[in-house]
Amino acid sequence: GAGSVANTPEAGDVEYLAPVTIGGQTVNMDFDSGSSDLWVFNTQLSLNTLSGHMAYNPAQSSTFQLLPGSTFSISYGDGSGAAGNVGTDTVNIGGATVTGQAIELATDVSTSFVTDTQSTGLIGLAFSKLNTVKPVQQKTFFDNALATLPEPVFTADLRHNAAGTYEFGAIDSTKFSGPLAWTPVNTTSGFWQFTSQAFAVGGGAPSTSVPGGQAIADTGTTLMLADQSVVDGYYSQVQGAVNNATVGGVTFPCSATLPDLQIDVGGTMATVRGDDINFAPVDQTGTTCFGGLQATTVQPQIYGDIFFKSNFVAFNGGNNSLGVAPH
Ligand SMILES: Cc1ccc(-c2noc([C@H]3C[C@@H](O)CN3)n2)cc1F
Repeated sequence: GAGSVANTPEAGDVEYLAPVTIGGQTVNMDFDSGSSDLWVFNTQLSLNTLSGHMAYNPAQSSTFQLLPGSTFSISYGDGSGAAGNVGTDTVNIGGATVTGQAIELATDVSTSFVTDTQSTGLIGLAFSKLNTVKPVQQKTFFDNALATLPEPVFTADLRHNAAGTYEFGAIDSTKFSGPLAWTPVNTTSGFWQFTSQAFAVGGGAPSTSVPGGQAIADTGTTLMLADQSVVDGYYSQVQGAVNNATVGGVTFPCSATLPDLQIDVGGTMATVRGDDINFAPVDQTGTTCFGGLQATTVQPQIYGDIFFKSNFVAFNGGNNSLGVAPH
């Protein structure tokens, strides 16, 4: 059946956590449509590493089975990572259930995961070809669930400083306004990748072509990382915006009024609210603010939580497409 869970933004909307029940144990996890491993803090880790975290205890699960000789090792866009061994267990997310789901048990995690005490790990929702388990690659929860879900979809409803929803198997049309605009996804890279070739600022004339013209929908990335041409075009309309090498990106006066950004998603222009592009102050006085839109020099562009806070997104694993609508 379908499953629906509330998600909760960590402070500053840095990441969004939601409850996952593994072998009867419910832990909060970071749902990441930009990777394909489900890994957890667990009782193999040292007490120092586990301090403050929830942990999955395979010994307490009557349905856990080790996958002898299987290992995983994953690194994320920011250089963080985790590695360990692997088993299977029953996973239930708000009622959507998979038996025999690969559960990757970290025996090593990088510092930023240790300090992120509200998160018990990640649940990857990109395509299974990116899964790092060896010698036999494993499937994501969504891939395993596809055949049994009422509809082959999951949806992300992420909000600024407020609870949202992750749903599997159904599209709740009360969560967005207007029709969903559907775009085909190119699964070659293993990401939810689509064409994004134009932008406009504050309802102005659309740009022509954005170099590379590809983007991925990535709930696990906090910001929106776009081509330099988009970033320059947008912040040219923001008084006092500067590229601030000290803090590592574009900043502007917190008092600035930020225009909306219109961005191409497979031929339909989606809107990112200006308010959501004012990400956070960089100083104690709240004078200088850091932009939620920043540049990436690599392709594809990465549309993270800043994009999702203005747009409800449906991920269709049945026909490999994305549906987007304002919310
Ligand atoms: C501490 C920590 C670090 C990184 C991440 C992280 N999760 O998803 C992603 C993006 C980037 C790409 O790797 C796939 N999706 N990054 C989460 C964390 F809690």
